[in-house]
Amino acid sequence: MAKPRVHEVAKQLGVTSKQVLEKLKEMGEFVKGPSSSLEPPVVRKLKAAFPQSKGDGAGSGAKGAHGAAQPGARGGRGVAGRPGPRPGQTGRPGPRPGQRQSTRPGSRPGQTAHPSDARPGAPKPGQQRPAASATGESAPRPAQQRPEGSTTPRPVPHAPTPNAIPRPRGPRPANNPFSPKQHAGARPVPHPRPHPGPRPHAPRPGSFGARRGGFGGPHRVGQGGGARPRPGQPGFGGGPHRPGQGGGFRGGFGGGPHRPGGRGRGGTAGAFGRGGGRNRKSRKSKRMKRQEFEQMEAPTLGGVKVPRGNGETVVRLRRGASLTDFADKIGANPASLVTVLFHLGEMATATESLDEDTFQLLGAELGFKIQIVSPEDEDKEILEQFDVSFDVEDDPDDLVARPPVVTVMGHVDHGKTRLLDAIRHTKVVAGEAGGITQHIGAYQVEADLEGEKRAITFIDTPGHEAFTAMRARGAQVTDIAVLVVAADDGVMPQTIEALNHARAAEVPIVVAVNKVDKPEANPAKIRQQLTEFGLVAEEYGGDTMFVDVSAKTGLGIDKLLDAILLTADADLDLVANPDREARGVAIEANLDRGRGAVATVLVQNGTLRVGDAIVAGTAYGRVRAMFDENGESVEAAGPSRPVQVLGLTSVPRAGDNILVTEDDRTARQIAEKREAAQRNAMLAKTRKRISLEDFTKALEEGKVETLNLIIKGDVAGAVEALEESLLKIEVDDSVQLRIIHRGVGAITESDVSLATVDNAIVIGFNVRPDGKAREAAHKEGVDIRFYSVIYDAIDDIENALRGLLKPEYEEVHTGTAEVREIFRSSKFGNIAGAYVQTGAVTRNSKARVLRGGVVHGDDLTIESLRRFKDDVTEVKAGYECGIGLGSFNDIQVGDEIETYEIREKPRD
Ligand SMILES: Nc1nc2c(ncn2[C@@H]2O[C@H](COP(=O)(O)OP(=O)(O)OP(=O)(O)O)[C@@H](O)[C@H]2O)c(=O)[nH]1
Repeated sequence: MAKPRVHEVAKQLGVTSKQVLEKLKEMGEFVKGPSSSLEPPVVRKLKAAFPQSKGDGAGSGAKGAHGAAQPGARGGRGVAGRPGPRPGQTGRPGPRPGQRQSTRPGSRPGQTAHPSDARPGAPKPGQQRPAASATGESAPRPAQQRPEGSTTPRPVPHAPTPNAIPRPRGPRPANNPFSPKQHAGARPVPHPRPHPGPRPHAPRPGSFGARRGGFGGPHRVGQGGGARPRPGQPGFGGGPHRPGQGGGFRGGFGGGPHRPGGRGRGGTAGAFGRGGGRNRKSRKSKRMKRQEFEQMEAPTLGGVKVPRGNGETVVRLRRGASLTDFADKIGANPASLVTVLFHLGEMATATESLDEDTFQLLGAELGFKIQIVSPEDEDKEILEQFDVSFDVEDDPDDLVARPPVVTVMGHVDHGKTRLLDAIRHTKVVAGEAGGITQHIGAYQVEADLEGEKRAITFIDTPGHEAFTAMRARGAQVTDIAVLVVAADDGVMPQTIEALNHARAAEVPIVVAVNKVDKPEANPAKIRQQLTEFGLVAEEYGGDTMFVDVSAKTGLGIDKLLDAILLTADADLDLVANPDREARGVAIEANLDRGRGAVATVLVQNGTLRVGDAIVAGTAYGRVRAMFDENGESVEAAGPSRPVQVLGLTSVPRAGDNILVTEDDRTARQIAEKREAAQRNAMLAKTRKRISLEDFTKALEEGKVETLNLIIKGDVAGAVEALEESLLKIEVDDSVQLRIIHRGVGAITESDVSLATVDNAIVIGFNVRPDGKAREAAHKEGVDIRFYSVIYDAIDDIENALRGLLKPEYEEVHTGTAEVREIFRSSKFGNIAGAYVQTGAVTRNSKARVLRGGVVHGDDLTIESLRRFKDDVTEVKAGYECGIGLGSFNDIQVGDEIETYEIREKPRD
């Protein structure tokens, strides 16, 4: 349904657009003009703000439904044992608690005994809201008066019912306690009941009693209803508060008690940068009332009222969103969300970027399903705003074949670079014209296949790391992977790693058996070795093409190019439409002193032309000039063609997508929006990828179908055994287990990067991540599991697949120390003279000894810890110490002692 415009709503309400605009301004909603469209929550607020209007009918009640909590569900927590609403009671299907209808002046007289009253903070039927507005500022707040005839029992007495206190001109309870503009003394905290003494006020910024345990503390919303702060205590929803600990608050009461007749000037004004100013008192006051009234719709949570979802209501938020963004989406007051979140044990300001977990926590409490928009979707949404899309549907008639794009991968020193050079020098297009070949990140060669000249594009950055790094940015550039294996060396760990990375990307592989010129070369052995990894040569009945080459002599290069083309023809349908505006990817980019930002772009579809307005990630500009790999100027570049592009205002990142836009302005605006999105994402805390615990949930929600695993172990036998056993786990057909990579040795950054791209979980069997990998895993939120018993790993995976995994404890890494000397003592055994590198080493903490990234001794305890001659309890990073591991004496210089703690894992 289209969003209504201001003038339409005005018409509905029987008022003028100008009046609506003014009202909107009062409400702090900034709307341009009569033809601006309005979000549903705003319309709802408006309708409430014009109660006499004709549009204010049953519809508004229906719209209020989003704020209606499930009767009996949530309310049960605050009001134990109270019945839910009984619709029959009023002789008509009464609106559910939280619906505005029931609170309309005299609108539903029969509802005075509506059970919604049983809910703390639920709107009280028959409440004289208009009296509040009629009597102006000195009127009690809307929820404060109970009708004489009300037979409904009051809500549970100690439920926080901030609205129930007759507080003339009292500011709202939900004011932002963090607002710097707030007058410390002007804003009372929601307080359950009147009390004789000065009213506690919201703390000033920085006077957060919470740190001393006096500010609610982590407890669940709804339960707050039961804990009532006593008079004089800082209120705020009534978390556990110990007397004497509220000092933080008291310091904040400087403004003194709430002055009778005072206007609560801090009010909502300025709390979130909206409104404010003395001369707007009366308007503001109305607005406050309006907001209070709005909030009455919803059940109270920790002393404030916020709209509720029904558990299925989806709220989409961008990465790095703040509570204000969330509040906008659900039509709540950001300050209320601050409070609610606080009661969930998390502190955040209204404008601070929050991570997904925090939103999930808040969403779960309020009945909203939070969807954090993925970076890809976010980008799509940005592009949609400009009517641009990266993936365009082409008419099949416009499609023509395009050259394959190839990445060369393989083990160190197996000849990747030399092979790329050999191919370039023998075959580079037009290179023979005497042009000096340049490294621009990619090049194109021409091959002769069955008399037909065909081009192949090679990415000039060899290695699977670069390949996966590009994929991590969402760029899938490679069509075919050439796996280089030196015939004199054989299959090595990185050969397998490269193979797995290519497979994870579902890219076909051609094997180049290199260095066949060497006398010790044994190409047959390579074929046989790779058979074990599922790459069976065609001559052995498989479907992988193996070509013997020598990068040194140039032998077999032609055949390799043929094999690439044949594989492309057999496995892929490489087509593109050259007659459209270009789409591509930045392969490489740098800042050149003379030429400014220089980016090598691989055109994927369409044709890029000099003069085109482009946006590349967060860079934009106009193509000033283009050059090919021979340094020659190019006017146009078609699909699969790499070109160096000049004219961007800044340097894009490798993997950034490139789009041609209608004009410079669009390009600039897209770039700016992306930059803002990136900034927000950076502000958000660690992104959480899939973990073994939430796998089942993700499965149920249809987010995943496969559990991807990466297995790293100390010995090949263990890795194989683990893999075999895991693959034997029988689960129903709806779930699949896929081992996308396995290998021997420490968990590397490259493993983490693969896990990041393919949403995999890393299993470390007697191995640990190296420093960089640990950091990357933390940053990317990759779940790494460590095991030393195969059955434990199998159990965990099996349970995850069956949805039974209930971990309660987790290992928390606390410090690492490098062994630099060994002191032998007959009394204490071997003492490690160690240097603490990270964290801190603590006496009695758990420890393990790593040798070359492999677990050498586990389940140990730091039994003695000394600095010089003194026994100490802790030694921090940057200091040396003596560590005794009890009876474990098998330590060597160079070993790493890792300490950890087993902590209870908070369940999501
Ligand atoms: N005899 C012979 N030597 C080769 C051949 N290909 C590469 N080499 C040599 O092998 C060594 C490693 O080659 P590179 O091309 O640097 O290997 P790489 O795989 O790119 O190595 P990294 O960049 O370290 O990953 C160099 O000394 C090359 O000269 C070949 O076909 N025959």
